Amino acid sequence: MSAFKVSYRLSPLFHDLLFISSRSSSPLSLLQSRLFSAHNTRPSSGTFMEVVKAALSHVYATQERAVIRAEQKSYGYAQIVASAVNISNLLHDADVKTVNEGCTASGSAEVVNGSRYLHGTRVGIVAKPSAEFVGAILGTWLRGGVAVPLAISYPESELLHVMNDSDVSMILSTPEHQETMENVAAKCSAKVSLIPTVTSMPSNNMFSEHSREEAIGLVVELIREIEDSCMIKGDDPALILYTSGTTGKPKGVVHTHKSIIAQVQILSEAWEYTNNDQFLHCLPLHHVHGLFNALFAPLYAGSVVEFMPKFSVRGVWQRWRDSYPKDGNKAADAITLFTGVPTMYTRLLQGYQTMDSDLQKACASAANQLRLMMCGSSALPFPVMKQWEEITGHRLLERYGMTEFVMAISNPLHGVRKGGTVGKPLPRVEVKILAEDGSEVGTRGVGELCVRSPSLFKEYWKLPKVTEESFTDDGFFKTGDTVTTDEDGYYVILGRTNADIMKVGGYKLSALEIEAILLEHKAVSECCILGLLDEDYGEIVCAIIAPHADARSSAEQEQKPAITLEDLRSWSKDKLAPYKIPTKLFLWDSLPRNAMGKVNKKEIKKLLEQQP
Ligand SMILES: Nc1ncnc2c1ncn2[C@@H]1O[C@H](COP(=O)(O)OP(=O)(O)OP(=O)(O)O)[C@@H](O)[C@H]1O
Repeated sequence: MSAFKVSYRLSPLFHDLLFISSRSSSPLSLLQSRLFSAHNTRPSSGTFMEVVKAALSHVYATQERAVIRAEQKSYGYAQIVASAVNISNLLHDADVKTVNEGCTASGSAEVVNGSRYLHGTRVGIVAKPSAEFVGAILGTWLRGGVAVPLAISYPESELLHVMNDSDVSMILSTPEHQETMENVAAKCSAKVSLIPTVTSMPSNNMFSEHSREEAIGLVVELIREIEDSCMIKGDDPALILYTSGTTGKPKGVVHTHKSIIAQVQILSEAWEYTNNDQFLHCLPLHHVHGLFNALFAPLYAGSVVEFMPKFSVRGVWQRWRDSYPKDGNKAADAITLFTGVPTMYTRLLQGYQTMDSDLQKACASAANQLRLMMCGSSALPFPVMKQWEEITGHRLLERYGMTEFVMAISNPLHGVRKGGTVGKPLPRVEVKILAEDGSEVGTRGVGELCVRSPSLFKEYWKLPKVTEESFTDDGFFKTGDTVTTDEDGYYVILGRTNADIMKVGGYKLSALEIEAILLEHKAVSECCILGLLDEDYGEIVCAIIAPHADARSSAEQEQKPAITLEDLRSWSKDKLAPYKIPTKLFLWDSLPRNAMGKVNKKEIKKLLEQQP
């Protein structure tokens, strides 16, 4: 049985079409013309069907090949589609409670041609980065559901918060998380279903022509059925992502089919993702960086995504070396693109320092041959950027994004990438900087960044007032980030207004600016600056520093701290204005970071202010 002969009960119409398609061996060209006639005669649906169509066009352009790789297995479009249809059938049969409270999508579960559509019902997805995760997302969308990717690393209390808040009716889980999910689900009356294992590609990575036709025929008819039924519209919610909660309680951010498709188009255009690209994906999938930049946009562009579910310094260097074994040599499955958060690059650099010189040479040469390396989610420290460039020859492309609009500002693919900046607005993205009184600040002024983009989210889940307050009258989203621009119009992120902007004796200071300077100190490995309440100054500048391991061990031998406040202050004297120099210092072994490498300053601040 071929991989995609699943039980097709999406609708009787669909069943018939598939039955015909699986019996017939119509030439590929016939199916191709059916697809492209659909392209030609129909307006864009504005749904994720556009992603599927784009993916399909790559199947025509190239031999069928892997689109997802994970754990030494490869999966083509056929297997992913088969998995999505399987999940869709599963949701159809599971008697899922259709809950529309809080959802602005109209109506309730609807039966069309004998098929039941979920119409906005939330489906939680718990799976490590894998073909199963991708199948579960697509399958939820095929059935008209809203996907809620759940963090596998969340403690039970946070999982419960997200599941209760989003009112998840069904959880799709892989067996390794089944027990935990059943326990949690019991507390919020959701059902748990196992995601069927996705069949991997034959070992020669090739389908028979017949199998390929079947797969394509299946997708073409699926697209037609969904578009004809009009059950899924561009404005319908498709995804709820929870913010990290670094500035408050995590909020559910609702993205629509339209905002998702707009974003994947913007990203693949700006960074020129193509079907020659192969991503090494090491990010969690419940945040926009891992989900959009490194999964949806590559899928749209026909790139291959290879999951490394747990980031490993040794594994990443090894994978790059395997891709480019010798200068000028390139493996067929060579990685061409990498994107990560700043702490990943810091750790890769630390790993590099421990290698012998032959290995260092091989690693640097291999890394140099990737097409593009990107960084974001928090500020990229300048020393890390500089050292990375010295070793690999890559000037990291730093960009700025947020759960609410995914990516908005980026350094250029071609052109000057400036350290300490996030570049300029992406195509079709408008930005403005507003002063506290709501007036627009002039060139090089400081204020709140506001963003208007086709990729903007629809609303905060069940928080209409917060949603309303987050937008200006002319539809710009107020980011809560304080920014400015440099002499070339590149945007500089000064930090979260309510966590990174400190008010010290009448001055407004950027914690990120001070962190960037202190990270240049040779004993400083990690640094977090925050304002602590003070009777005289309003706030004082407090530094929490994790010293480098070697600084720590030599200090231990000498029985003194790796760095003292006095050292730090005297070193900072000619680098920072006097009022920016920290007046309090804590030395910690490391900084507590979330899955995206972010430090929750609000929590640390609370902790420190409670101390006597
Ligand atoms: N390149 C960058 N440089 C500096 N800061 C960045 C960069 N990219 C993203 N950020 C920061 O990350 C924030 C967006 O992250 P996300 O949407 O995950 O929110 P969060 O701050 O982690 O969580 P919450 O919204 O719950 O407080 C941005 O508002 C900005 O402060």
